[in-house]
Amino acid sequence: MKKASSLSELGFDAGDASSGFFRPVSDSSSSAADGVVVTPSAHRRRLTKVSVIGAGNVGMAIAQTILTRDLADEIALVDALPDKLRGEMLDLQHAAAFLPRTRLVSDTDMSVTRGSDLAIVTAGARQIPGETRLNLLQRNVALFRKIVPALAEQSPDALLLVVSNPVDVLTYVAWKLSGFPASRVIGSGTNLDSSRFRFLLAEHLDVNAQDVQAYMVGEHGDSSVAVWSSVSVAGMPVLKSLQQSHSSFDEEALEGIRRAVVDSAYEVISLKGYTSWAIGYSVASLAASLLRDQRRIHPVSVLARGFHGIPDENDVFLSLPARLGRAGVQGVAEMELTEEEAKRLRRSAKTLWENCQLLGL
Ligand SMILES: NC(=O)C1=CN([C@@H]2O[C@H](COP(=O)(O)OP(=O)(O)OC[C@H]3O[C@@H](n4cnc5c(N)ncnc54)[C@H](O)[C@@H]3O)[C@@H](O)[C@H]2O)C=CC1
Ligand SMILES: CC(=O)C(=O)O
Repeated sequence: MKKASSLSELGFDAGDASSGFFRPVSDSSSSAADGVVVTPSAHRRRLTKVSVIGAGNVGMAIAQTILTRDLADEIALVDALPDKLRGEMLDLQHAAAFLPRTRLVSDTDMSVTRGSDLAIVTAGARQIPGETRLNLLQRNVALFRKIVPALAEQSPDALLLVVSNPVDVLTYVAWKLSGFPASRVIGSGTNLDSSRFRFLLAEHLDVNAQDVQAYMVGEHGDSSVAVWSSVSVAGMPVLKSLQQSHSSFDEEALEGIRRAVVDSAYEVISLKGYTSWAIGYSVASLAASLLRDQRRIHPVSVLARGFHGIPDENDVFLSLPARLGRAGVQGVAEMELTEEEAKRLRRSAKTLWENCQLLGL
């Protein structure tokens, strides 16, 4: 049953509601009646609009984190399930008294996203316990064929941020279907995996994870690459120090830690059915860097042809450290990799590119 959620839906005209409380200022020292009334001009600051497509576990974790971080003036939610969608919107609206002022709108129709600065796509199937991300490809590509062209039509100048899995291949799909330049199509990629890596190292070294510089690159998934050669804390190389203090810190141990990072998503999925909080914070940090033109470096999925020996003719998207700002991807760091790391990255690129080619886009 749909109930009214605003006073105007209950029949109260909002038109003059605030005039009973507020009187315009006058620039004359005499009374407002004979002075020049200065009517507040239309709001001049350009408002920031973020759309979240898919109001499931991940979409709602992202929306609520963006809300609490005050990153948008308006958030539009889209989902295929109207009741769930309205329920989620109302639940967030009811927190208005505790949050920065943000207009929340929702609809099953993509027109609600019109004029977005940033569109975040989280719609789609998720893994069941033990299932790989790549296994979701066919189901989610079919969905993207519906969602992405409609989104691009409503917001031709938006930044497009893909979160649905398999995120690297779907970022390629979104790039193809939107017709946007590659600088405006980004996948959340290994921003999350890198946080998991930093968390594990921070626990071991007993420091704050924010002070651990460490990147996972390549696929957001099984073939991701831990860039051990550049892991540092306070400018000190961590690998060398760990190898000096633990004789057992060999190749096998390094692979064990990389595998633990990869398996952490599988573990959360097997325990609670899905992952949500960490990806919510991860994507909100990307939204902040993009919308506030922060020029921060994040490992995200970008068009990677030509980097680290990835062939120029392979339009593969995978994660590399990228500088993010209001225009999107403003350059990819030419990070130094060991020959072994570069080889693993190319292997990851090959797996992803083979999946992209199957789509015939
Ligand atoms: N890139 C990353 O690091 C992560 C990606 N994910 C991925 O995010 C996606 C979503 O995961 P959850 O939110 O847990 O799933 P969920 O099942 O809770 O939510 C998916 C939502 O998409 C909606 N949807 C389906 N078709 C739609 C359409 N045509 N238009 C609009 N909405 C539509 C569904 O109604 C549902 O509410 C999955 O593909 C999952 O694998 C999840 C966690 C991390
Ligand atoms: C589900 C997923 O992609 C993650 O949590 O890493």
